[in-house]
Amino acid sequence: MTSRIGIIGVGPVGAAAAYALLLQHVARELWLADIKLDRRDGQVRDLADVAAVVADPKSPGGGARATVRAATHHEVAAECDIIVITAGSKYTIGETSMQHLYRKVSIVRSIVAAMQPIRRDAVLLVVSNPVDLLTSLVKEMAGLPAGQVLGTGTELDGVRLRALVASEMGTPASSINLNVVGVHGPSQLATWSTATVNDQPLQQTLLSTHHPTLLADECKRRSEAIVHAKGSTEYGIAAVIARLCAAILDDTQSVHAVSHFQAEFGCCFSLPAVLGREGVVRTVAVELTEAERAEMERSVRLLRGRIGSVEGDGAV
Ligand SMILES: NC(=O)c1ccc[n+]([C@@H]2O[C@H](COP(=O)([O-])OP(=O)(O)OC[C@H]3O[C@@H](n4cnc5c(N)ncnc54)[C@H](O)[C@@H]3O)[C@@H](O)[C@H]2O)c1
Repeated sequence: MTSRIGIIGVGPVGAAAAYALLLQHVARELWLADIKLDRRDGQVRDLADVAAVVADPKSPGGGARATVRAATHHEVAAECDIIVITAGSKYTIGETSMQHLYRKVSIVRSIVAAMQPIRRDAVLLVVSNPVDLLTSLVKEMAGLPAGQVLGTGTELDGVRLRALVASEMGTPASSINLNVVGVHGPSQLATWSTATVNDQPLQQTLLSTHHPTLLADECKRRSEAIVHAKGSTEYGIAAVIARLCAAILDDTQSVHAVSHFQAEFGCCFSLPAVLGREGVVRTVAVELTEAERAEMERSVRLLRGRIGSVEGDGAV
């Protein structure tokens, strides 16, 4: 089986994703691209050492072989099974949030343009933020079937929230059925109304003793707190990238909360989806109360408005 993963943008997130993919033996080949060629080549050399250690028979896993090489955007697009987009830019002094958004949009648009033509069966995984807006734009530009373009969305938020609830309740996270859906960020929605622990409604247990809003807020604020403390947040999202890539390459048909195209809304946001070799196989219906649905739809309308404004302003 081929397993060639390309990563476009090897800053902290792209490099940590490569590291996780190597340690978990997800890909046999990693192709790295970045607009900064020195950084790309430095990351290739550093990660080639990781591949060498992993390939050593004394390492856990018994010496799985993988290679790491530098590539152009075009080579990644033409040859890789999965293309992970982690390119981004930090705020510069004096830049408004709108200017910064336009810069991020321009970066992603230039990447998709530089990649053409993209291998017809490639799956594109967008990580760069704002992930739903950028996944929507990539989906429009890539010229691939909608299911082959997805974003990391709220997968990490769901894992994080289940871990927080599990720790409050002193129960394993695996016993908790609770999703985070919608637009990744401040308006993402935790599906409290249908959440269960050990198949019992969570409402009757956790909710009587702990306020769910506090846990959901803690979940939303966690990334900001990590960035505040150390400047970037790469390990959690890297672990998520590795598991989504494994689900796709191994055709696991497992369910993940990824950002993907919703025809009814004309954009991408997170709902649970079955993942397989062709990307998103299908969306899994999620039960929401009327109030939850209204809240999610409100944030999706805002997302649509933002997509319309970056398209309309010629910023991209
Ligand atoms: N979705 C999530 O949950 C999540 C979590 C963490 C980070 N992120 C996002 O991941 C992205 C990357 O984070 P980071 O900390 O590594 O960012 P960073 O800005 O430190 O690094 C980005 C890298 O992209 C490269 N780049 C810029 N323009 C490029 C282009 N046109 N082609 C190729 N490479 C290009 C830069 O040279 C740099 O190496 C950000 O958008 C961040 O917000 C998302």
